[in-house]
Amino acid sequence: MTTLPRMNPSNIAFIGGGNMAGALIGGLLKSGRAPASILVVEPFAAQRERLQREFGLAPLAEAGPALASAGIVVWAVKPQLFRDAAAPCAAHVGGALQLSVMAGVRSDAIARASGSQRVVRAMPNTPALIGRGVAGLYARDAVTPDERGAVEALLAPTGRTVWVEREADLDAVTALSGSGPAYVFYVLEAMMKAGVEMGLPEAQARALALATFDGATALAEASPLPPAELRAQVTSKGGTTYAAITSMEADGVGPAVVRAIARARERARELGDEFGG
Ligand SMILES: NC(=O)C1=CN([C@@H]2O[C@H](COP(=O)(O)OP(=O)(O)OC[C@H]3O[C@@H](n4cnc5c(N)ncnc54)[C@H](OP(=O)(O)O)[C@@H]3O)[C@@H](O)[C@H]2O)C=CC1
Ligand SMILES: O=C(O)[C@@H]1CCC=N1
Repeated sequence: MTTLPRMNPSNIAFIGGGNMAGALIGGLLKSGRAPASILVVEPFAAQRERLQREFGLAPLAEAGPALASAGIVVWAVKPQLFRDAAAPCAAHVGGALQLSVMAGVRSDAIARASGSQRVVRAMPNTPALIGRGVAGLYARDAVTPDERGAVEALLAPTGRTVWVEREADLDAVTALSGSGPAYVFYVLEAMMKAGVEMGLPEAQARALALATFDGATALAEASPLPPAELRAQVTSKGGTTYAAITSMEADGVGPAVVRAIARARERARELGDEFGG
């Protein structure tokens, strides 16, 4: 078991040590944070071993008094498991700033379950693992400017942050950038498949598709032009891009993406409704 001082505001406790916690912990360690200042509660033995192997942490199998040493408690379990995970933690975490990365679970529900009104909700995404993530943030009124700063500092190694004023907007952030890497990977998979089906070696198809994403997003960021105009610049009259985009439009790809993201937001709202608040 990790031995932590009784209360050290710079200690951080993670409830749940899965993918998202791993991405955040990886960023924290890369930025120079000491492993001993990070506590993790993770019931799954294989996951604990991974955290030990990859990060040199000593995760706990269940909640205990050591949690009271944390100045920030990060909620990183699946929303459906939040209530079960919170029950044994509540006695130990009420004095801490609560930072939740759970999709949908509203700050009222977190305040009730943790006994702390000082709740920040963050919606990060998995590129956090390599310091290229983006996280939407929302703070309840009880959170001080210094505490907002502490959350920004905690997330800084994982990429960018954007504060939203209305908690409901986090559902849109979840749908757009939280789930967003999966949409990019989906298109990437399809582009690579197309390359292979046209006879390119898989490694070449992968390299070409990845470099295209990288270059196109960097160009979109650097250019004052909107994406529609950048697309027009690629599209020679009667040429190959025109043929491809016409095919995509006939298949309704654009509206399908918009509908899919709206569906993700609806799911974030449903998750919130399940937990109340
Ligand atoms: N993945 C992503 O891209 C993003 C995820 N999120 C949010 O992050 C949260 C975590 O998602 P993700 O990391 O993908 O999920 P994972 O399933 O990878 O991680 C959750 C971890 O919590 C553990 N756990 C389960 N019950 C408890 C408990 N009672 N106490 C402590 N730990 C417990 C799980 O263990 P076990 O495996 O044994 O169940 C699992 O290892 C979710 O709420 C999700 O909405 C937010 C933004 C992006
Ligand atoms: O799929 C999910 O529910 C989580 C939230 C955003 C990304 N993954």
